[in-house]
Amino acid sequence: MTATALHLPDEAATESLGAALQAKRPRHGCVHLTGDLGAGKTTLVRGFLRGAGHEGAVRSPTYTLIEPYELSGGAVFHLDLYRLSDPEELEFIGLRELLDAGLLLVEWPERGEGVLPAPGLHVHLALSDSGRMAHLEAFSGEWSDLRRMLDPVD
Ligand SMILES: Nc1ncnc2c1ncn2[C@@H]1O[C@H](COP(=O)(O)OP(=O)(O)OP(=O)(O)O)[C@@H](O)[C@H]1O
Repeated sequence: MTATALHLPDEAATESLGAALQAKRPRHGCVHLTGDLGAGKTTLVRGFLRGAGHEGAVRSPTYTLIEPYELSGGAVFHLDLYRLSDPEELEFIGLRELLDAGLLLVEWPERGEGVLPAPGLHVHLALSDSGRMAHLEAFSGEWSDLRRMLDPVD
């Protein structure tokens, strides 16, 4: 497991982290994005998608659960499980098919516990005195290059 932490002084830094991660993204797998309401999870996804060439708006799919993006490097699915009442619902929305089709970026993965696969990468965002702190843990080889991708602060 590879872990690293980064200080993100402003919104642009959160977007840049998203863009840096997408540059190394695998075609498949699951990225867990955790942090309180307003921690910056959607901002990170926006940077990720913009870095991959997406030019439209990016909003958290709080009510729709899933927002699909067809990108040049393969499909990316943005999920927000905040309103999921039962992890089993993920079976009905076609989780298996999504995992076969592309990479999943999942906000509030704790709501899908037991059904959602373990992450290849976990990004936790926390409010800090000045901006945010990002804590990243890579569990799969595809993301283990983190230290070279980013500038760790510890
Ligand atoms: N590093 C940062 N420093 C300061 N503000 C930031 C930073 N990153 C993001 N923000 C700001 O935090 C606010 C909340 O961001 P965002 O909507 O991405 O949070 P979220 O974690 O997706 O929230 P929710 O769980 O409610 O959907 C936005 O106004 C965004 O501009």
